[in-house]
Amino acid sequence: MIVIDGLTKRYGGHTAVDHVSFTARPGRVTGFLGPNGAGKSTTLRILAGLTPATSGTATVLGRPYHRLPNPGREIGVLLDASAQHAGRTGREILRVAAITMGLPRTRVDEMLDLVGLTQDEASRRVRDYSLGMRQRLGLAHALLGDPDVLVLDEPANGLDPAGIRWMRDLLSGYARDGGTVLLSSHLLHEIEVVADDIVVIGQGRIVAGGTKEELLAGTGTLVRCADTARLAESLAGAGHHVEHVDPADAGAGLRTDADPTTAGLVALAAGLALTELRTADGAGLEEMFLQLTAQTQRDAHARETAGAAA
Ligand SMILES: Nc1ncnc2c1ncn2[C@@H]1O[C@H](COP(=O)(O)OP(=O)(O)OP(=O)(O)O)[C@@H](O)[C@H]1O
Repeated sequence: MIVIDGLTKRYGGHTAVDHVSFTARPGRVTGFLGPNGAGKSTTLRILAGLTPATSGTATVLGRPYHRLPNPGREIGVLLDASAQHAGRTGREILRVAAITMGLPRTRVDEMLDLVGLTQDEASRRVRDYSLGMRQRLGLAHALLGDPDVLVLDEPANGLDPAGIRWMRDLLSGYARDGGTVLLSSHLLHEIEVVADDIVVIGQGRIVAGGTKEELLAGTGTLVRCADTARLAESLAGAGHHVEHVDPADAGAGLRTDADPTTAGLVALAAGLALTELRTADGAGLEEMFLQLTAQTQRDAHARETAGAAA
């Protein structure tokens, strides 16, 4: 179990992580989703004891990282696949880690097998590894101590499609066996297919969180017709929340919190012929992600403007 509570990180005047709170539970894959610079890596680095927090806490199995007795046996971390010692071979890196953690040498070969690195590849120096091979080695390193918790920053980076599928299956299996998995990504599809729970971060703040089903169900109804302005007026007049799918393109339609039947009846009463009417969940997480992060940016812009005017 991972608990992030009121976590804040400031770099000078810049707040990279702003009162972030969420939980990653055992038996589930939690996807940590956000655009570039949102604060994902900073949060994970604090969790892994690599960066101190300005305030708030990040705990693994009830303790901050530096108070875990044998961290590698409790939390497996893959933050930067290129951070391994480039002059060592993959096997040497795993051997040193196994000795540090008090593990038998046989565990090294088991992990190499598990991540699909051949004996020949394991004997090469890491500086000659491709990014995908580094990710596999990093995962072997994270799994070496058989921890209950796995924390991975953009693990799909550099993997080919078969590698991505393999990684996804491995993480799902790990969670099915009771493990806690927290992985970050800006690859929306990757999170959508692998995660059970999703936390969305934008500009350092959590903008949405819940089970995947909850988040997708929360996207409402998508409705389109030739006269978007009148449709928006009619839905708002009937007391429903309405927003444009794409403010720059009226033809993209509206998203409303009315259910499809109600939205259809409102349009009928207004004499409007609909060209599209469906639950917005078919649009997937991408739409929600873009909508949420765009909203954060607008909010930030609005705050700045308000600040400047004050
Ligand atoms: N050491 C640092 N010094 C100053 N600012 C930093 C430092 N590390 C991160 N930041 C800033 O904090 C913010 C969050 O960065 P972070 O790397 O956590 O984002 P991210 O969500 O992981 O992005 P990406 O998907 O691009 O990896 C960014 O604005 C970044 O410039």
